[in-house]
Amino acid sequence: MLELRNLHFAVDGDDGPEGGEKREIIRGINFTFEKGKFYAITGPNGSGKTTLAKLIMGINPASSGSILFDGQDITNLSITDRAKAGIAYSFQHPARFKGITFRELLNLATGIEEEEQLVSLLMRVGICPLDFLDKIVDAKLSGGEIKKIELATTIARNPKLAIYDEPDTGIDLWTIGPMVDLLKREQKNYGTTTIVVSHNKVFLEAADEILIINGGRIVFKGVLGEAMNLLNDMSICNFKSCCEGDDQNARCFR
Ligand SMILES: Nc1ncnc2c1ncn2[C@@H]1O[C@H](COP(=O)(O)OP(=O)(O)OP(=O)(O)O)[C@@H](O)[C@H]1O
Repeated sequence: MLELRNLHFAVDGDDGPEGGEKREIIRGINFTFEKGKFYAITGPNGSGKTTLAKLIMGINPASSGSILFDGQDITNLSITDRAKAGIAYSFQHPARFKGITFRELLNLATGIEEEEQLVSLLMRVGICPLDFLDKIVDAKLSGGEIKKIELATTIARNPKLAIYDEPDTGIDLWTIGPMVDLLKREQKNYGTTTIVVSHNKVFLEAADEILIINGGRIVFKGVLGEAMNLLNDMSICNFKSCCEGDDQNARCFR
């Protein structure tokens, strides 16, 4: 349903007399996501996961390569046209809007105005309608509240492909389990192809397939059991060359 063909993304470097050479962040990714499956993308900080997710949504323009969605080449389509085609994206750091309520946001995303439908939508995504519907989606919301609203708004669009960038950022311990259950339920009930960018093992456990990205390349694709060796391997750490070496205490948090 989603095919990435030799996908590259490069940005201008910031060193050198004329702005430096291009820096390649995504380096030739080839992968086909199958309809209705749940994928987790993980990898070290700065390895290119969010960049890849944004390439799929069209937030980043591909430098070269192509993206096919349901057989259609969407490489040059705008974000809006990709959204119309059925792709939804949930940001790691969602935008906040002064003066706009969650009700209005849902209305913009889905066209639904009727109270009963809005309430049943929120029940479906496990959010208390009484508490949330008239909240203003501004800077006063807590980190967890805005993430719940972002997730609900993504699901409410009934996308064919839902991309969640670190959905558990700021989410309390009691909500992460139900959040995983919710995304699995959406996958099962609506056939939503789901891509979650995450460092959290609960999402890796929930996934049908895991991709590990490092240095802008896919270094592993497969099931969690087979990924464990690589996930436990310090050599995948991007900062290994800065530390004191394998036999010393690297003094990092891992
Ligand atoms: N538009 C851009 N211009 C310059 N550098 C960029 C741009 N987009 C991403 N980068 C850089 O590319 C690298 C990968 O970023 P990305 O956000 O994809 O990492 P990530 O794997 O999602 O990391 P994390 O786990 O920390 O969220 C980072 O070094 C980032 O600074």
